[in-house]
Amino acid sequence: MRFLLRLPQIHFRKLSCSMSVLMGSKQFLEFCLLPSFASYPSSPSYSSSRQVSSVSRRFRPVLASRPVSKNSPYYQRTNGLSSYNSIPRVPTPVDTEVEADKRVVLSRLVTLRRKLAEQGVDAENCPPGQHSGLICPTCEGGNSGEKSLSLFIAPDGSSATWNCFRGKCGLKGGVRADGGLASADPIEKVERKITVEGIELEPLCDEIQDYFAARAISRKTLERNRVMQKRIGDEIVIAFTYWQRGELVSCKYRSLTKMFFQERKTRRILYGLDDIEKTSEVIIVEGEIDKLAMEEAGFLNCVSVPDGAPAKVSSKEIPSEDKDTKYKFLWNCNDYLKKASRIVIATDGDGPGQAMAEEIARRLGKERCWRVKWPKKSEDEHFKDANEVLMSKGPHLLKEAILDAEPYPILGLFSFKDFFDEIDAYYDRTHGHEYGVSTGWKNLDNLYSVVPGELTVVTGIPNSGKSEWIDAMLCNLNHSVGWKFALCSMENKVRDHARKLLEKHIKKPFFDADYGRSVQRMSVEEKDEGKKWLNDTFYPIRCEMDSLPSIDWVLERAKAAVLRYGIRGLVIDPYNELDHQRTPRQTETEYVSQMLTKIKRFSQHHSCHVWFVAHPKQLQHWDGGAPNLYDISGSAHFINKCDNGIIVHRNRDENAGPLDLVQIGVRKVRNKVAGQIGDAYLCYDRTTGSYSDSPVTPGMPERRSPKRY
Ligand SMILES: Nc1ncnc2c1ncn2[C@@H]1O[C@H](COP(=O)(O)OP(=O)(O)OP(=O)(O)O)[C@@H](O)[C@H]1O
Repeated sequence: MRFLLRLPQIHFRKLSCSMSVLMGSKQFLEFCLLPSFASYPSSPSYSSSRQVSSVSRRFRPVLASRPVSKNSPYYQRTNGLSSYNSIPRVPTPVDTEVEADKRVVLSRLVTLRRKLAEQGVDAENCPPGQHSGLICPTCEGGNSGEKSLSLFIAPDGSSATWNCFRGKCGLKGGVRADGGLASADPIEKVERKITVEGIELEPLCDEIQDYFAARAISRKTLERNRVMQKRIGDEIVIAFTYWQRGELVSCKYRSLTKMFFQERKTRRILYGLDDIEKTSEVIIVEGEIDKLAMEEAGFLNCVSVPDGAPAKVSSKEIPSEDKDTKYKFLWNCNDYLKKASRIVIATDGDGPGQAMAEEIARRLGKERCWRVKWPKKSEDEHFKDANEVLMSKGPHLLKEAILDAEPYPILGLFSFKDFFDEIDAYYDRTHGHEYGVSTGWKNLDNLYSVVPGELTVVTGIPNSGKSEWIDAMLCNLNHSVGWKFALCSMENKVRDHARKLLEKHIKKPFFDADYGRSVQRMSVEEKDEGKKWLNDTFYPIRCEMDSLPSIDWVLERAKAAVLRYGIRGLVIDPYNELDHQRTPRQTETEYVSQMLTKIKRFSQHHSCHVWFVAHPKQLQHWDGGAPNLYDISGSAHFINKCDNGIIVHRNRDENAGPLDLVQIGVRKVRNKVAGQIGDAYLCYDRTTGSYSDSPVTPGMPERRSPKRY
């Protein structure tokens, strides 16, 4: 394919005043093409991105990209033949005021260029009053080494601003000769009116039509979209014409070598805008050729963004319309877009394309946006854009990809489809412990089993054996499924707690004391083996300071225990040993609610079961029966927020049954897979602190209280 046609250079000179050059892949570089004749050698050929600049360098600036101020001392000299560097040094009869102005400007320029050099910008050959293309000091023009930095020096030499138009770089800045900072705003404020004739567009030649045919774009599509060509010097480039209600608004040029130019000072709008005027469904793509590709797949209601994609999503809030310069094209087309109820974003599949999708969606409203996932190209690669799919797979697959667009994700809003993998794994029970883990007592199996990520609140009157029962259950869980636990048991001394756990593990008393009755105390070897088990299984969380720990403090340590030791359970025993300072406006109910929310978030996030021990408030006229969950001191939120609510109660009345009988009252079970409401009875062995299934299920007296569940 040859786009190179020899044409008189004079054509190109004429163009230079009205066009921006957009260099690199879909990145826009807007600056006057021809900085200075005197300072650049001519280049004989043109085949790469650098060469557009070198072609342009053969010409001198007929006009600056922005008009030179009439106040400028150079105003009278910009006669189409001279540049700043070629200002004649021959004294002319000028008045002394002008001479003085000139000296001021020259002195400012010296200062300005020195300051620019300090920023790494070599502006020695950049005249004031116009944009110059330079190598960016930060990105050095990327792999192609393009001159992506647009530098503008004010006509009076007072300031300079610069922008790198490579999306991946985006360097921008400004400096003033007097020391302040100038702001870099690359956007031209005045819009030019253009016509096909005025910008000298021509119908497409066969070569370019062949080029499009190779990209699966038909002649019919090219014609309907009024794709044209333009001769620039000895080259022909593709001209994508931007129309709005039948009026030519802008024109973007593309060379075969993927160089982009754009008519300067024209309004930024979406390419193909008139095609979406009457549609409620709109497809947005990332390039003009992708828009043409969509048409081949049968979609006319498609527009392309005019500029390249950003490197990443901006972390800033969306600027107001007048400041949102990069996405001005969206605001300019808002009358069209606001009518759309469904917007399918079909930008490139790469990082910048996805960033562009996000920037568009956050401006247009994610609730009406869908996004396209391009089909797979190979095992681990997807197609990049619409034209690639069209070329490789044809219009049907492209159409399918668009029809398969998925709702644009909205933070916090899901569809069940997002969880299908998880639901399948739950069904297949591949996560493990879907039914919960048995506590180790058959009598309890139907009522309560331990599900990872749940919160169990345990209550019972003082000395009922809450801590003992939980410890015994932890030992069982460790023996059956190897779980490890963090223990935040503030009431226990570490050594006492160790003793109780060792007794349960070794099933022998720690001491030769009365409670051990005739059972022999554990040996030194057994104790030492037990110590190892203890160390591998439990991780105490203790606040060494005088003050009580807050729930945040405890959960932070528990999180560390999850990450460091892989614990699967956390015991907080009891609630009243935590620091419960509340803000003056917070009620205890609000405080408890927030605290339990934090605990639940921790348990769910880390798939860790939490047992939280809370005491009942002082019971008036207590008849010896078990309390209920609403008796918990502090707040009804304990029963409202927990997944499971358990009351541990023991018999202290010889007449009512054996004294070692313990009632485990399951009062709340949210997850029916894990259990149900009911009572189980265990026997307590005071010697070893262990529990076993009770062979009997006595009718123990229950405290009379309103049944609430
Ligand atoms: N069923 C029982 N029979 C006899 N003694 C028991 C029984 N259950 C627990 N104990 C004893 O009661 C004492 C207190 O047990 P534990 O610390 O587990 O109770 P608790 O309900 O957690 O108490 P608190 O509310 O004061 O924290 C221990 O000495 C324990 O051995």
